[in-house]
Amino acid sequence: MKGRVFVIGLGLIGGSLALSIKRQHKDCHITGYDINDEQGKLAKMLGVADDIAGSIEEGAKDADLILITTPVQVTERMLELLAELPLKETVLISDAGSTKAEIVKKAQKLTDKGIAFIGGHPMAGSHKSGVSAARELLFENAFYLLTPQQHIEAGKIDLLKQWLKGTKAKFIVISPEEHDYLTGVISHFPHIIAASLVHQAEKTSQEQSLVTRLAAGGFRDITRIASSSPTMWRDILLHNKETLLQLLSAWQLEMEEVAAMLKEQDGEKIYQYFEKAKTFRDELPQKQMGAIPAFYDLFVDVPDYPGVVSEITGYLAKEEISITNIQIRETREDIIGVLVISFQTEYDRLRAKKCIEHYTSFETSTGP
Ligand SMILES: NC(=O)C1=CN([C@@H]2O[C@H](COP(=O)(O)OP(=O)(O)OC[C@H]3O[C@@H](n4cnc5c(N)ncnc54)[C@H](O)[C@@H]3O)[C@@H](O)[C@H]2O)C=CC1
Ligand SMILES: O=C(O)C(=O)Cc1ccc(O)cc1
Repeated sequence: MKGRVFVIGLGLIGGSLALSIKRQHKDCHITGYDINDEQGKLAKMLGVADDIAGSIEEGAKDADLILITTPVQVTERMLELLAELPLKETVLISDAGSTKAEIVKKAQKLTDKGIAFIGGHPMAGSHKSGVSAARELLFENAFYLLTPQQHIEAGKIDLLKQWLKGTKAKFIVISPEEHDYLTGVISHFPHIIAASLVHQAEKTSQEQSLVTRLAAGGFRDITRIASSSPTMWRDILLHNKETLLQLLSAWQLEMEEVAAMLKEQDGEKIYQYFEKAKTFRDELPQKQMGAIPAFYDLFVDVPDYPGVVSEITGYLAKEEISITNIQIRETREDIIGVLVISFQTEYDRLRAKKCIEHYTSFETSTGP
């Protein structure tokens, strides 16, 4: 497809969308804009955008597709601004915000002017921010939720999917309210819990310094999402306030039930609590990406000798397998240590497993 794309907010998501659009539509022209000049410069340098606009007005006026990929409260302001600007009559506007109801409401002003807006949410990402973390295939196989209003012609939805084809995501159309409730349950609320677990550990660490060392493994894994952008998550919480308050009340009640089981030392109930959670969790699809990306971790048993980490990363680099994280689980001199290497996709993890097994005799596993 030819045409001009304007991306407002050249961070992880804006950058990744721009890369995937360019990959699919080589002849399109991508203009970017970011309030942070450094992100703009970096986006141009990394080939994420063909050029950088000096203002929203300049980038928007000739655009065929405008993607707003800023934190959701900024997105609201952008929609208000765009509604005041001269735009092409046929322009299609979408966003990538993690919340939808407030945004779709705000887009009404554009709709009133006959401009098509379709809310969007690619449900993959990372706790990393900024354009340098952008990846062309970040959304491969991920769900991409679209929340068009009823009056939107099907042709416009198809056009947006065409533009976004290079994401290789799976599109699902859903209402903004349903979207906010579901993402509240599986993404927004877990972020609050992750942050609260970290706060609890931090308070303990003031008395007991050992806690930070002990938290290095499993605790760090289950609280990974607490390292996400505070700006982004502040905005998400403020947008999805009602759902989150409802979920917080339900959670508090549930914690009271857990406290009661404990006080009564009701072993059977405690067992049932864990057993029911295990059954539901074990039945969740494993090979599919959900709202919070899976950890594609590979565990490598390595002997503890200097240079072993660079040896392994060297083999991976040789086969051009990108890693997203690497961690050494504490080792003692006399035992074998475990290297935990994280990948963006299951495909990369399997390639890495084969690669390490080919070049070394180290044991690898994909975990429980
Ligand atoms: N990080 C993730 O994993 C996911 C994030 N999202 C949503 O995507 C959106 C963007 O998130 P990220 O790319 O992760 O954040 P990011 O922090 O990497 O990028 C946001 C960019 O917006 C820019 N920005 C902020 N205010 C601006 C303004 N007034 N004008 C122009 N640019 C402005 C920032 O400078 C930054 O470069 C958010 O709405 C978020 O809810 C959706 C799916 C996943
Ligand atoms: O990897 C993480 O930390 C995420 O939770 C990614 C993410 C963040 C926000 C979204 O709206 C969707 C996915």
